[in-house]
Amino acid sequence: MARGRGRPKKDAATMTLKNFMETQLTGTRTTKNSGGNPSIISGTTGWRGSGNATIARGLQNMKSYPLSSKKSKKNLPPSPPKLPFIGNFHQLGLQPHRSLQKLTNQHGPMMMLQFGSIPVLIASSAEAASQIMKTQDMGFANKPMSSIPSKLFFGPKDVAFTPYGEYWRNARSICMLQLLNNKRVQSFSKIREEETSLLLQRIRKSIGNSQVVDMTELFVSMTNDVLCRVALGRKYCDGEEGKKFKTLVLEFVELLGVFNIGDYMPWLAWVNRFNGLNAKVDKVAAEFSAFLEGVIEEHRQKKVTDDKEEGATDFVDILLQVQKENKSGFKVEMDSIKAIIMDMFSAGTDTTSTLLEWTMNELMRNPRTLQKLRDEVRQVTQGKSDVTEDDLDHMPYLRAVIKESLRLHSPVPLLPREAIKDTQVLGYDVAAGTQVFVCPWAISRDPTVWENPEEFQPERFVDSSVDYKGLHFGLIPFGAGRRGCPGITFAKVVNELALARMLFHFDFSLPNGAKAEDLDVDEALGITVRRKFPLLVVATPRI
Ligand code: HEM
Repeated sequence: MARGRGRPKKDAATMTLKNFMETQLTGTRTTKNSGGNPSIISGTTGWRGSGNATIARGLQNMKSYPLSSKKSKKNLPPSPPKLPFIGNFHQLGLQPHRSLQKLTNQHGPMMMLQFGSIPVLIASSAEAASQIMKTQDMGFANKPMSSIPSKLFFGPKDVAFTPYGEYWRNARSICMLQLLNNKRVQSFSKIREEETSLLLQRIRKSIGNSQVVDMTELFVSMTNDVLCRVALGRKYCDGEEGKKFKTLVLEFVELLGVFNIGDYMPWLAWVNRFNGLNAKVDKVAAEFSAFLEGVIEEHRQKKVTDDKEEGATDFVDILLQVQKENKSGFKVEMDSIKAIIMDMFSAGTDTTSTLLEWTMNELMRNPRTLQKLRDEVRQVTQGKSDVTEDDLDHMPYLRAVIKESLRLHSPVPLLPREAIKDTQVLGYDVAAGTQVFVCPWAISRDPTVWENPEEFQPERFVDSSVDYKGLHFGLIPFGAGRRGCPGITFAKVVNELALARMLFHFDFSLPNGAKAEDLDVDEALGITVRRKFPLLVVATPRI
């Protein structure tokens, strides 16, 4: 897939200072190197960057990496120059996924950055991702501990943030086999139908009020309500209770997106005592915990009858049942139930609403795609009064549009991992304990993998077997391997149904006659990369 990027020459780490200076001053080896690290300089890989202008950077970097075999035989990935104490933090900016993509263009798909006192390996090619998440999946199944999630998830005792080990294996297995298996996801079809109907009603209501519909808000409400009903058994959206719950979820998700400086610069951890971050984390963790204890108690009180339909069972019911049966010998504590439920909210809501938001965004920017998709939806459902989940199987273009949206706007831009043992990736040495970020956002815009990567072209997926389930490493919006997303089936059907039903019932355009190219695409980063501003559209009912 990748055209010759990333393979260092074997002798790179042993290049002498003299070679290095000669190379830089005469440009005899290559004029396209980034000047970052000797291993780049020795390559003929065509990475972008200027020659002589980078001498200073190269010299600075030489302090970090051994140039002589006498010192070390380690073959480390290239690294951009760094500053004392903060390392490469200053290069991340407000949009780290974009900054890392730029750095990748200069230094190659495997880079070693320094975040404060922690070295972090950045992997931004399909080949590197495949090595980390497939060939060496087990060796990279760990995740680095971060202090905020640890507090919010009681240890952590969830699935997403928990380090690799026996506890994670047990919790993940409950998640896969009990909560998110195909049959269970199917059993929630009535909830999906009702909540997408409510989305349509809300669109109609907004039209009545002002003509302009805030799709961002409606997608967030819908995904929250679906997750509430599936996980907690009912919605928490009305009155005081609803307001309190909404604020709590918002604060919780916001905290998960906070970059905690203390994790990377321990000498600055004290700052969080004074800026109120520690206190806020404690408060939100305690409030969410109390809220969920109330929900669990409500479920315990509720009499569970034997003939209850499976469709009526929510995640709390299922987890209480697993706790009671204790079949696998894995003792499910109260904290585990709370943490796994919280995981479903943090992992399932923002990601799903973000995908819907970007898909709608791209449809508004690409009127011909919108028209083609609308035609498919209406053709497949010809003579019917609505779309059903069975109809979705006959909508290949809808699937292509969603894939393309996930390619261009991978909601989760960086996937953390930690090397469990000393190893090598693409020929570079990686020490045990090294933190790793695999970058699905950059990978799915890699021009060596994708033609016209910045353009929205769902046609590239028509008649193509490339999918997002973790087998094609050029497209990994749900991650891959042992730590890959267990909620793919759940997310797929909610997204497809919501979009198909919207296009069945409404025609969409931009407010005030705005042109497609006028639509802003600014991004904001939390736990997902979402639109910075709400997406406003005009909806016209079809009938
Ligand atoms: C469009 C929607 C979604 C996207 C784009 C998405 C994406 C992701 C990604 C990128 C990861 C990390 C994978 C890795 O590191 O390899 C992940 C993990 C996870 N996701 Fe999703 N997700 C979505 C929906 C959901 C839903 C609906 C649920 C559950 C209801 C869910 C539950 C989880 C869990 C529990 C994990 C942690 C897995 C582990 O660490 O073992 N996700 N998701």
